[in-house]
Amino acid sequence: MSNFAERIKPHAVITPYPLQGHINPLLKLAKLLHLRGFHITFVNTEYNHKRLLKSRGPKAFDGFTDFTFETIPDGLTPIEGDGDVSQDIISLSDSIRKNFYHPFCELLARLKDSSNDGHIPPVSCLVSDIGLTFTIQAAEEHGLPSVLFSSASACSLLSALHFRTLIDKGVIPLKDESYLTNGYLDTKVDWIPGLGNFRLKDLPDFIRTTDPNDIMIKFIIEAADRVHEANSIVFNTSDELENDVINALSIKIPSIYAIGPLTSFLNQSPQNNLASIGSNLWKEDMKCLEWLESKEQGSVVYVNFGSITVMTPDQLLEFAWGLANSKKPFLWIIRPDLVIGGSVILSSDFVNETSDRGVIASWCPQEKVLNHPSVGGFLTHCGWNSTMESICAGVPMLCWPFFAEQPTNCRYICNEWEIGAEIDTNVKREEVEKLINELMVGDKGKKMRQKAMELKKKAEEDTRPGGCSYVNLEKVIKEVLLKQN
Ligand SMILES: O=c1ccn([C@@H]2O[C@H](COP(=O)(O)OP(=O)(O)O[C@H]3O[C@H](CO)[C@@H](O)[C@H](O)[C@H]3O)[C@@H](O)[C@H]2O)c(=O)[nH]1
Repeated sequence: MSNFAERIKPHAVITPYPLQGHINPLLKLAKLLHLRGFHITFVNTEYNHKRLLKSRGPKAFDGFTDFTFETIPDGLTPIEGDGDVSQDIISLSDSIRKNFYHPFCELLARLKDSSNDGHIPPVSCLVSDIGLTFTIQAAEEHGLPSVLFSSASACSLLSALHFRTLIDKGVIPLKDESYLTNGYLDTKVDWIPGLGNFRLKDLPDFIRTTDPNDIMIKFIIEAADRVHEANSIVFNTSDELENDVINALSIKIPSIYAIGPLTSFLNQSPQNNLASIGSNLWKEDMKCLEWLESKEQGSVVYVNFGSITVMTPDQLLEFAWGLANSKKPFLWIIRPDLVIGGSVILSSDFVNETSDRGVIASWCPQEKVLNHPSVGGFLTHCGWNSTMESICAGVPMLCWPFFAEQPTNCRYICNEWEIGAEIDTNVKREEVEKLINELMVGDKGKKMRQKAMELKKKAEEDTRPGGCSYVNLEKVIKEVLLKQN
């Protein structure tokens, strides 16, 4: 008979960085840990929790056994007008540095009281976004094992770990704005082991600053310094997808685990009642799926720039006419805040030209869309989740990286994995039209589709029992999360 201590469930407090692209993968990891017997407390900001209740319904998070939701304030001052400061990554990163630690510790104290009253098992470990390094200190103070989770590629962390050297070498800050266009960004970065033939322009675009006091650079360097203190770091990638980088990182940080792609992992896990817990902050338009039903297999271009990208009205028009002139069916997600300066006005010419083959919605269930047989290509901003989700669906990509580590992901998609093609930053309709045609019906697209299908199969193997990511998840649970301090 097992003793009492063995029967108490382990309890993981899981905290994402408060943005869509970070909440989604951590919720997946939370579900995987729940399936392995963990009690889960999932921590959103108050603001995001309200948005989730609005998009998913007031009772969407009630009544799940051993899976509860808690909130902490984000410390942001709302801005006047329609602007959403919670989407402003610089304000958010600054507020995290200054305001998150104390409310988080108060939450841990509240959870301790609840467990003393016997309502929940005592907290036994922390799993937090890699941008929330203050949780390392909280874990130490409470004597808890902790894991940092990167929702981005392993390559982006490897790059971030070298930001200090980039400053020492005089690469950042850039001397002046002309360095952005004078070819300087084509300079090879051949001194970072694991990065192959990278150029400066393939590194996270935070390096493209002329400000010696740039807040994002400070935030990243601070976080990069602190990650060494974490018990371990977990990535939504696989040893197969980023082999050289994982090897290079393992030398710098011995305790890293690649456990992705989480999409594939969860798709292959037994479904339980948690499948209904979703994390989309915007309300999903389910009609897109009905529309996809009416289209031929592999014929639709799916266009989505994620949750943060913004573009000028001119850029929107170039994409619009590129899509229209390609004559291919398309599903285009235009968030209400996608276009800088307000509402989207697409001319009646465009509407008349595309009404028989194009659909526009403001948000969709992306993974269902990508896995729909009608979808043949994905025009994306190269967020890491979109990249992983596209691979897990075997769909090749057209890349228009916008910011952060998206140029790095684009480099992988186009050069390392050869499952995509890049659209110039200065987007032009002729190029969009040409690349869509190549992707959807050309020989290049055919090869990319084959390679994407190969990667999908690899992802499935990696996340099946015995696969590298499956083994790594078992290891991180046993070696870190269940370790008694
Ligand atoms: O209509 C939509 C649009 C998006 N999504 C989901 O929202 C997430 C978007 O994530 P991602 O593709 O990574 O893009 P961002 O929202 O831009 O993500 C941020 O976070 C990522 C993870 O750190 C980074 O890779 C990106 O650069 C950063 O912008 C994905 O899970 C999508 O499936 C939907 O479900 N429906």
